[in-house]
Amino acid sequence: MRRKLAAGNWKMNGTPASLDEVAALAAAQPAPACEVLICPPATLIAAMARLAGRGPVMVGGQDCHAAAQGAHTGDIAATMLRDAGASHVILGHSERRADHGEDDATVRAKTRAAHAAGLVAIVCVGETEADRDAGRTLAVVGAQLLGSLPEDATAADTVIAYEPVWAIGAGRTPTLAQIGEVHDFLRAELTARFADGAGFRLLYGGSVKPANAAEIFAVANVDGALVGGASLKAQDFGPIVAALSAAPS
Ligand SMILES: O=C[C@H](O)COP(=O)(O)O
Repeated sequence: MRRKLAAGNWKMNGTPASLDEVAALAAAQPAPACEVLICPPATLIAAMARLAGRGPVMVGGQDCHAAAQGAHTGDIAATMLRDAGASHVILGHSERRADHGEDDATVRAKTRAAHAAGLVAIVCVGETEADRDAGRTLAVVGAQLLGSLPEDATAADTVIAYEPVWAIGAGRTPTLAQIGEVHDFLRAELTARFADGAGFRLLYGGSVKPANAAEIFAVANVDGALVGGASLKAQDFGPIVAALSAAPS
């Protein structure tokens, strides 16, 4: 039985006033039947973790360095995220891969660091539109999965997010059949490689909104979502959490 996860990625958005959205979300969804996570900018993690307290909302980071400490100006260590109150960290998001040149080996090293710090790593994979048009989707996400996960990853410390790059912030999503095809493929790859591969949570990400959440969550092997824009406001993220709570298990 995989526990469903609604994860919000605020990306480079949010001010201290945005913490009101976490309070509003917790008030609207005080006892969701799924895990709820928000990954704000690093500047807000500690305050959000204090605010979230023992409520239903967990807090995560959006990236960490592969090293435990040292001369890495502007970076943040996994242990620093944990010390600030984070329980999870997003790694290998396509915006990190594109903006910062992160490759699979880098993501794998960061995933190891996250695990060493006791964080759950949410490892992102996803094809570009050119990949999909060329029929390379499964080859691309399969290679990313293989290269980004350490051999000792487990279902307890690692979550996979499938995010087609062309659907992120675009207002368009793959068809349900396309989502299902990739998630089934990822499940098969995980099951072939890891003893507990059937237990890894698989999130879909890319233009998840209140209007399309329920139909996406009904797709087999979709165990939740990694939500960008629609996670910023409780009035949008709340209904997504509710849809996931009500989704078939
Ligand atoms: O990490 C989240 C994804 O990039 C999805 O973003 P989006 O929901 O704004 O399309």
